[in-house]
Amino acid sequence: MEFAIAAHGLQKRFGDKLAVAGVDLIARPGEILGFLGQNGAGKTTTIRMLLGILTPDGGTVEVLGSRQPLTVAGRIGYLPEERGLYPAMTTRETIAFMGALRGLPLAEGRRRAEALLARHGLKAEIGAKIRTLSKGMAQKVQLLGSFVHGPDLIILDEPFSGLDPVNQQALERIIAGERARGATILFSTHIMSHAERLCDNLVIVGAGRTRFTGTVAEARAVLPAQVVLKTGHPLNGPLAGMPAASAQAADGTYRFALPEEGLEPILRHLLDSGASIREISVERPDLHDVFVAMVGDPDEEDGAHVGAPMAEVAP
Ligand SMILES: Nc1ncnc2c1ncn2[C@@H]1O[C@H](COP(=O)(O)OP(=O)(O)OP(=O)(O)O)[C@@H](O)[C@H]1O
Repeated sequence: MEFAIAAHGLQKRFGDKLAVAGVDLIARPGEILGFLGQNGAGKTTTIRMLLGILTPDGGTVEVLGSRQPLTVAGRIGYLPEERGLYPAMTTRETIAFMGALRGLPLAEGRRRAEALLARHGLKAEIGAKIRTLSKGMAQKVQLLGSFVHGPDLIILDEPFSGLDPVNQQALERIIAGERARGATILFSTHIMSHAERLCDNLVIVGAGRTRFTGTVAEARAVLPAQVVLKTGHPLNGPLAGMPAASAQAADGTYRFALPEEGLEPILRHLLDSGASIREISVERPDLHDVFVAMVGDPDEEDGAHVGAPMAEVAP
């Protein structure tokens, strides 16, 4: 099997609204794929089409070698964006029940549930009812239940939301552990740091379309590195060949894109002109910067699009 997921030109319409207007998404077996986009970008709708919960209005989907994802549901694990468990069920029964829905015998599910709960810091809660758990604990139980049957493909919709930093870190370890077992993992998020640490590849969507496909390093290479220069006193005239350097902050800091020739010509010019260099450094853009440039700030409620050029990197 060449691809765990291969989706091309996916579209979904709700009434007048084209919620997904053209999403291409490839996940290779054994990789962690980050599915990034602002609120409302179309991630959940796309995920539901990948799972066969929604039928696409356009495009094609192939999941674990099948064009009918529901026929391979037993090999898929899914954490939906809406969390919901039965409050009166115990953690053990919840996980076993979720496994049973995907074809795992209940007795085996209970055994695995106990092992998973113990391994992931919930040993004392094995017999506890869901209603007695904190929100983060309940979310962890739902996550463990989503892969108790040992699926080949795990799809997690916003798995980090609602978790404190310690549990977010624990979740990162769980995801990495499932990948080490051989599973392919797709998770959606608008928190870039998780994607930056975990993902082999990224798909960034904006307004229902794929804007970028590639590795984290390829994404970061979309934006130029920035030179940050602090001088003891203002420079005399513009820095040679660096028009942007005239944009000087009040504290004597100059910022401009690192030129193709690198730092050496700038340094030579500065030294020749007797400038007093206090600090000079090169800042590489992080994934958050790239995301903002491509689709807007994920922290902004209105999801404003900043209109920067889009980049496409072939998978
Ligand atoms: N069942 C539905 N009926 C009508 N519109 C819908 C429906 N589901 C989603 N939409 C709309 O489709 C667009 C994409 O929604 P979707 O939930 O896929 O985005 P998302 O990227 O998952 O966002 P979030 O990060 O906020 O969950 C939104 O404008 C949303 O309002």
